[in-house]
Amino acid sequence: MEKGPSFLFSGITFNKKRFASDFARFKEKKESDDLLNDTSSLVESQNSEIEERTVPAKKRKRKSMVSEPVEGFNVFKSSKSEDVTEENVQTENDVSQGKKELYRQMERDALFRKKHNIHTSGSNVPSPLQNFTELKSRYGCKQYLLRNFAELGYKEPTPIQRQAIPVILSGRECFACAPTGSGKTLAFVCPMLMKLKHASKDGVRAVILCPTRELAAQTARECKKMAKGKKFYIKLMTSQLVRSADFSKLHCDILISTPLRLQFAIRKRKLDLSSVLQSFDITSLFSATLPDAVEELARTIMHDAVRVIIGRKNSASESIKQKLVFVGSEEGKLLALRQSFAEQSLNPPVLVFLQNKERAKELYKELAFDDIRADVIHADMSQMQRENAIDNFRAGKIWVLIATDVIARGMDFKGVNCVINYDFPDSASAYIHRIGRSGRAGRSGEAITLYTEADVPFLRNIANVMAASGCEVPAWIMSLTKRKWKKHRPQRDTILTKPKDDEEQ
Ligand SMILES: Nc1ncnc2c1ncn2[C@@H]1O[C@H](COP(=O)(O)OP(=O)(O)OP(=O)(O)O)[C@@H](O)[C@H]1O
Repeated sequence: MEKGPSFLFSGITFNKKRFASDFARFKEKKESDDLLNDTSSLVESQNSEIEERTVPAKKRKRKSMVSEPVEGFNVFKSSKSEDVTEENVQTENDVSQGKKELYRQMERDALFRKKHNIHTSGSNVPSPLQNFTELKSRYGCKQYLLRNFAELGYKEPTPIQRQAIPVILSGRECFACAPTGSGKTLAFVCPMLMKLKHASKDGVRAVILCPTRELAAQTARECKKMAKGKKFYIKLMTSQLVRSADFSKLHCDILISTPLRLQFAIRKRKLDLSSVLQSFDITSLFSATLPDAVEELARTIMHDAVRVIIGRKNSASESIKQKLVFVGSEEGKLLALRQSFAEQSLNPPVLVFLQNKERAKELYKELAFDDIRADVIHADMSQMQRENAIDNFRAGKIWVLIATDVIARGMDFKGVNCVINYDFPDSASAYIHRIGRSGRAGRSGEAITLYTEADVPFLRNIANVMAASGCEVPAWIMSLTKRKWKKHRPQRDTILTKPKDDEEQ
């Protein structure tokens, strides 16, 4: 669908305070239309927009010519009294009928959005989806896609899918923030597949950028599952592809990459993305966190975007039970962890996050001889080793996966029962992404954050996230002052149970 003319109106609001007297005069001249009055708060700022959507341009022009004079002034000088013909009356009736129906639809949409905690901003936002079948009735979605959703067990769209899919399908840029594990991948892959329609050999047609290689690989897999039955060329930008592909001959409907690999391919291997703009001229941005700086940056490239926020912006998933545990010192962390495993109070699969790869290796070394099926994943491992660790964790062969932030974003491990922040996260966003590896797709989960004296100055920032998602936080933590948070990665003692002297002997 083409972009509507709505961008002309975006950002325009009527300053009621400044023009109070004019506004009052309009108020006095109350319209008789009851429906309009009932929904005034909802529609006040959208009158011109509604008219655009309901009234054809020609009729709109004619209607303006017969508009009522305002307080003795005739707004259109040329609009002398027009003949009231039968055709005009009929047009008026059609218009007001169309307008009423649109008001009703907008009311229904507003109630539906409220029910699903969907918040939107931007002009002319399309109605959210009631169900997946509406993809067919409203947008002509092909049966294969609906069949694949059913096979994957997706019965109802999630809130982000309900709103973001119609936004992208109506040709609008989408700027979306929805909790971890709430189905954002489908929300951008589904409209992409629908817009591409079928496979083509016209170069690269659509690009998905993911922050890590693991997430790119996962997204490619999800795309293929959704596209099953259609021969789309879906390609993951692997190191091998970057090195060896002849990009001038690359057939690729959807290319999935990390930003660095894509940049390398464009600069050094002459990958040409001009065909993306021809076939898929829509930019979307999806994340569980949207820091203000990112939003500002996005505004420089997105000009008529619809902003879709599910729940509260930058908040953790409400299905995760979050706890803060004071462990005194670094040594206390290891003791607390071992004790929890011994008491079986931790229910695998468990993900344990540390602040860097050195510490991840240290913890793995410590736990390797305990009777816990543990493995580690960090950036020093080969791609193959990293993939094996993830596959083994997914398959249940590994119960405890020790990790750095390399897998904190977007990775979808089904059924992770608990996330342990062994090292305090270095930002509120990192916290939200890390703990979001559990409590996904409606399941419940648990997150335990260990902290020492060194972390206390940043406790309040995490506590705010916890409180916002309905978790209990001790009053003394809430009374701490909130710190401006630069990356918090303090120098920590080595992870070691044996006294240092023993090691040196
Ligand atoms: N409509 C649906 N019904 C049921 N499950 C769904 C639906 N859509 C997606 N899922 C499942 O929900 C899980 C989470 O989806 P996804 O990984 O897209 O979440 P996300 O919002 O991108 O999370 P993150 O912010 O962590 O990246 C996946 O296992 C996916 O299969």
